[in-house]
Amino acid sequence: MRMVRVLAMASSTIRPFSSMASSPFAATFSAFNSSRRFNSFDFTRDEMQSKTFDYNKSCKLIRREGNVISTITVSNMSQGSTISSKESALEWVKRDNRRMLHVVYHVGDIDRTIKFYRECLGMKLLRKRDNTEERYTNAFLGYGPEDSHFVIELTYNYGVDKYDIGSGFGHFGIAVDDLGRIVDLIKARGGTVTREPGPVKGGKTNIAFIDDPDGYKFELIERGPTPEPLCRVMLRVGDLGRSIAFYEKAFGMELVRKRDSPEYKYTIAMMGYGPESKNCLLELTYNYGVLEYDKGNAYAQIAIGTDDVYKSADAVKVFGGKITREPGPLPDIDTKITACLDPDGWKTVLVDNIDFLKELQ
Ligand SMILES: C[C@@H](O)C(=O)SC[C@H](NC(=O)CC[C@H](N)C(=O)O)C(=O)NCC(=O)O
Ligand SMILES: [Zn+2]
Repeated sequence: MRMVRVLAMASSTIRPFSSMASSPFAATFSAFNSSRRFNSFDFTRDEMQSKTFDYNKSCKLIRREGNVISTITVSNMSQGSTISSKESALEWVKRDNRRMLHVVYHVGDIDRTIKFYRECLGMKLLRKRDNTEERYTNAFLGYGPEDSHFVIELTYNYGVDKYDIGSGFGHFGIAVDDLGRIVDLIKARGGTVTREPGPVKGGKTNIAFIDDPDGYKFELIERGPTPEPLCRVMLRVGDLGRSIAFYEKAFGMELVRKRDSPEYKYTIAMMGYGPESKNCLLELTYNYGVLEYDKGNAYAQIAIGTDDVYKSADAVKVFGGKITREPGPLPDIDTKITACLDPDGWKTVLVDNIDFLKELQ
């Protein structure tokens, strides 16, 4: 009987291997979490294959013969995944075909919101779907087709006419060519302008803020023409360095720019998959000394496209994200997704790119 010595993290568990080396090996799981305690277990090869393990760490099999030590890396063999270390996770997220697809949030009266977004913000209603069985309605609105534009996905739950936006959600951003004209239009149509047009405090860009019918804030940003007018989702975070590292490593996002405003005691980081001129960016805001926020129940998540939800979920795990919905197909429509939380608890859903396009047909 071949004995395999396993040095595993006391706090970690290990995912089944599909094949084990055939001679005595010690498997070490170099965990990246703080509790670096090692236990050593002796498993038979069959035991190793039968164990239910789930590890997020790189895994090396060490072969010892006398003073000679050789190692092989055994990758995580869960379905569709080959992510077994930070290195392979980084390589994957940078190579993956990623795009921000839509932002999802709850509204109390979906037709009221659709009317406001169409008449005051110039959006198009792209599709609407009613799920009478589960008692909710979705509506997708934006400035172009979903296969090439970041859009809004509204969710109305039957009978729920009010949600708590909380203090963590900041605003959506819309690039406009004539700020004064759109603000006058919004006023004329009964919209609420909460911050009159003018240069942003501490900067030069002309902005204004409005509230939509549910109280979601929209920052109107005066800019030249862009293929992606829906250009920002601003969320507040308690540790900007932690968030930047997470979105760069677990999501493969780029830090497009960072701006500190000591006068107004905040710092923002713009993260995304490409230049600000052509992409919607995640705007992370850190207010000096504020470590956490109330996330309410109104804002839901951002959806991001990926070529492999299994590898993407493992990459999130490797970098400390919490998977809240294991990767796999949704019932009925078969679209493969996975869902996770960032260090502040903000949710992201990763959606299979091919399945997403099928949904649009
Ligand atoms: C970069 C652009 O998209 C901005 O949103 S900057 C606008 C600026 N942001 C903040 O002040 C963030 C800190 C604030 N305490 C918060 O948590 O929202 C802003 O809102 N400026 C107001 C103004 O009147 O300029
Ligand atoms: Zn903003």
